[in-house]
Amino acid sequence: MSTDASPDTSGNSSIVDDAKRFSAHTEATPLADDDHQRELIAQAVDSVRDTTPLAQSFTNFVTINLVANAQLAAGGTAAMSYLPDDIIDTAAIAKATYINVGTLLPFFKDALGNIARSLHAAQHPWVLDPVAAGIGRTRSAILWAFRSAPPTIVRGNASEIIALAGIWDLNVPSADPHTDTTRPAGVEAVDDVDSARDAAIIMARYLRGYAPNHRAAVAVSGATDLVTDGDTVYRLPGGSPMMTKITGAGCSLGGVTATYLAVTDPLTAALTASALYNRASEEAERASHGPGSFQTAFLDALWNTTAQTVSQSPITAESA
Ligand SMILES: Nc1ncnc2c1ncn2[C@@H]1O[C@H](COP(=O)(O)OP(=O)(O)O)[C@@H](O)[C@H]1O
Ligand SMILES: Cc1ncsc1CCOP(=O)(O)O
Ligand SMILES: [Mg+2]
Repeated sequence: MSTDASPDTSGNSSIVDDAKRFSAHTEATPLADDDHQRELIAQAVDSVRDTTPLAQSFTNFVTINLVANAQLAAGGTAAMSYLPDDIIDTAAIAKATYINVGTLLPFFKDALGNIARSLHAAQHPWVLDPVAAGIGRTRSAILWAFRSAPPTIVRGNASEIIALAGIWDLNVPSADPHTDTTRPAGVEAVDDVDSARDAAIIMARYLRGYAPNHRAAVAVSGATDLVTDGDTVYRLPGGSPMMTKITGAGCSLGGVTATYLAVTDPLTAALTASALYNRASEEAERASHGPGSFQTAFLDALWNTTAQTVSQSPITAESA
């Protein structure tokens, strides 16, 4: 990775060339039971439980408690901070950082760009949740500032991924030129996961130009989650619609993704977090009788779901 703000695109074809490859993608096929990627997922689950890694967070005030509790329930540890110097210092001991722009304060506009540039210079892996991307000029200006010092993983719902690709001026071939791609979508998605497929692929290819070891991923959550490293598109079905009835399901998924990023590569981190969330939310739905007990049961299930269950989750793969 370069240590200034310039992308190192060696080994990557250009975004324009990449766009031509969209029409050639293969049919989705289930990952074999003995696929190496499943082994990496199981190792990530176990490694977090064995080593209790710290992933620090600069996250929104609505869901901060669920983010920390979910990271602990997955086996990691949490530390929340909003002081740029403190975050930059803590990055020396934390193995990954999570930034979530859900709630904004006046000082965030300068602070977040500075933090991102420091993390980039230190080659420190981090996850961005671009909550409500497209709402308001200040949020768009903050997200724009990440363009030249981008995260290792972007995790968002479909509308946020589409909006962020627009804010970053990524050349998404399927984007409708008559649609304002930065339209406000609130914190909830108004697009289905598949409509963010091209944006996710183009974004992953953009991120890896800046990423440690040229490895990056984009995760789009929804009824069937989509995860891509820019070459392969993975789909992870299942989970529970009850996840949309508690606040912080997506935010905490970003935090747990950062926990896994502390111990593994970006693609495996995003796949592991998505698969764990799907299995745990299914168990929580069975064990609960409304949003309150669902959240409690969900934390219990994050704790109890085995590495075997997570790694043997239904996953399909297709070329990007
Ligand atoms: N309809 C659904 N069915 C099953 N799981 C869902 C559904 N909608 C969201 N999820 C799950 O909820 C979690 C948060 O995703 P999402 O609601 O898209 O994020 P956000 O809260 O940021 O909008 C993910 O684990 C996702 O798989
Ligand atoms: C309601 C709300 N408002 C600002 S951030 C936030 C939480 C969003 O949480 P999630 O995206 O995980 O549903
Ligand atoms: Mg969200």
